[in-house]
Amino acid sequence: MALAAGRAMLMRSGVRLGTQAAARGGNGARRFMNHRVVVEPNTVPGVAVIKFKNPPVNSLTLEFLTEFVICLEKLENDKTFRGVVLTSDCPGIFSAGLDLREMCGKNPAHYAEYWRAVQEMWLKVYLSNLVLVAAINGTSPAGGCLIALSCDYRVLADNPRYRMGLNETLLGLVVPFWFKDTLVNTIGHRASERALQLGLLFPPAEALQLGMVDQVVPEDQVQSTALSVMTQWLAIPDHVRQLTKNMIRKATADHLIKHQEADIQNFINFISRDSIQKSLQVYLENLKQKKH
Ligand SMILES: CCCCCCCCC/C=C/C(=O)SCCNC(=O)CCNC(=O)[C@H](O)C(C)(C)COP(=O)(O)OP(=O)(O)OC[C@H]1O[C@@H](n2cnc3c(N)ncnc32)[C@H](O)[C@@H]1OP(=O)(O)O
Repeated sequence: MALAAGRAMLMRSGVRLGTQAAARGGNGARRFMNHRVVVEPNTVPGVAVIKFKNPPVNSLTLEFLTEFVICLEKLENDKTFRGVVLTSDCPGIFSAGLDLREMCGKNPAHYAEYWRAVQEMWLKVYLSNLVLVAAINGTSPAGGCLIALSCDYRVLADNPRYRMGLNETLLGLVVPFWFKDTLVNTIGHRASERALQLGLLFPPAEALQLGMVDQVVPEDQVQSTALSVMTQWLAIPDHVRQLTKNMIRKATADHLIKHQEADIQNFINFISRDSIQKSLQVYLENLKQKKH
């Protein structure tokens, strides 16, 4: 029941997002057509590969989130697709997470719009009827990690430079409860307590040991492994697998759906604080300075 309500809400949001993209005018529409999210129908029947292409670091801008959600919705509504592999087109980076510039120096209306888009993206991925396999071919902090954790299966490239985890506390941010729930559901309570408080980013071997990912494979085999894993998942009839997935994930998703508006208000109040704005600016500045 609640899932149906959630789905209806997501469908409405899809329409809303679509309207927004169009409402940005000629430029906005062209940007949408530029494909920050590239879809490749694959050689495996019924499977599409979505490649994040929002250089330089696949940060989750409002435009990116909008395009990603619309793209997933289209694939879900197209009955020829049963599974999707999520991967990156940016070398060495799966996704740098939420775009810090969307949360810095903007007004409350923008923060509300942005946070709703983040929520809707998560609900779309987390409750997807499709089989979603993350082919994690790069670093994936915070929001990038959340996307991977929300898939049904994770394959990570065996490159010690790639880190994965929810590092919000390192930015002076509190991890949202639904990010936390997603991690706890994956690696358990005790491991999450430590990982979240310390904002730990794990190299592949540790991510595997914790159960944050299901497989670590040589970098050039990430996508092929994801596709062969997909074959195993697609051997199960969709309806029983979907009902089973729903049974397992419903309570976690409902928790956000029931508190969605309060969560947006909390986000606005938190992110608007001077102290938080200051620490985000310092963090962004440090990212720039490390180049020199
Ligand atoms: C109560 C409720 C409470 C709710 C409270 C609020 C909850 C918020 C939850 C937050 C969730 C998040 O995802 S917060 C985001 C967390 N993400 C991170 O910490 C990742 C930060 N980035 C990095 O560590 C690195 O950039 C990394 C991804 C490894 C790539 O390193 P590289 O050396 O290859 O590239 P860089 O030179 O660093 O970056 C290239 C350019 O991209 C920019 N850039 C990098 N990451 C960026 C990002 N996330 N957003 C915007 N811009 C970013 C850099 O500033 C550079 O800009 P120029 O100098 O202009 O070229």
